[in-house]
Amino acid sequence: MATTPFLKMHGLGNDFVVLDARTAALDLTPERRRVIADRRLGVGCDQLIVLEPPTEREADVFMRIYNPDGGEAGACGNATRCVASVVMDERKTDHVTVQTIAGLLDSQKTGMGSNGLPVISVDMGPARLDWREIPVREACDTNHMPVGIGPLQDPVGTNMGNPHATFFVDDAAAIPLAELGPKLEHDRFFPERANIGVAQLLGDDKLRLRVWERGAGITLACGSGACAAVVAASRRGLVPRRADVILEGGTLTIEWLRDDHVLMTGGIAVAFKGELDRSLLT
Ligand SMILES: N[C@@H](CCC[C@H](N)C(=O)O)C(=O)O
Repeated sequence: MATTPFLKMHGLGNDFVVLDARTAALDLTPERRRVIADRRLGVGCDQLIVLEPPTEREADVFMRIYNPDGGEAGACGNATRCVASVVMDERKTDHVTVQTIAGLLDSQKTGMGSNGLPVISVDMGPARLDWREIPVREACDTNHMPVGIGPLQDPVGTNMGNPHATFFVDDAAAIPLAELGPKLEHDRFFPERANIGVAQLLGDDKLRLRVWERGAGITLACGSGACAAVVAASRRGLVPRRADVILEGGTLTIEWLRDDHVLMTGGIAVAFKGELDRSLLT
């Protein structure tokens, strides 16, 4: 039986199937991506990650990100830490640069987690705040965007390589995110759809965050969503430029640097190594 190896990894429970196409290309049609990501028909994951040869000299690897709906995304914070750790391991180094369709992401090992795997800081690039960059359909102040449903109103827009709308609420757990998330994701206000974050202030420098991810649904953690939430809360004067974000799967520390880049620090995990039947790829 012909098989293709894969790694199953996760960052705070946001889980990935990682395929390596650096030496031999894989023919991943949207339908094949959907099947691999499907938890009944394939392996199952929140995002399918494909490693490819970098096209920029400074980069160590190119990371392609696919959502379970088969669509491609420009950023995935949790997967970036996982991929960085794989390449650091291969190269016996504590620093690598991960290339994505949105840019180059410098990644640094900063310590070891309680699971014996590295804790990694990724420079997720600049937070983009102009309405055209989110993007949204009409000119507006992205600190107060004119879109919402029911208890979710007046969000902050941030592009972290992918589009986010962060809504501030008193009780994140009480929000029916599975019902409201898809409606907001597909609202015509967001021409490229959007990741929908629901953030609750827990203290001076602490947020709770739940995210309905574009093309994926509710996940246990969203790294780019955590970056967007701290940028949003900081713009609203709710937290300083560095804060902890508590997600269902664990905590990320986020810092919005003076040059507008956003630094995300957190752990990673390897679940298992497996073999994908080639029939899923043909
Ligand atoms: N899980 C991710 C984000 C994945 C992409 C997102 N669903 C999108 O379509 O933009 C993260 O950790 O950032």
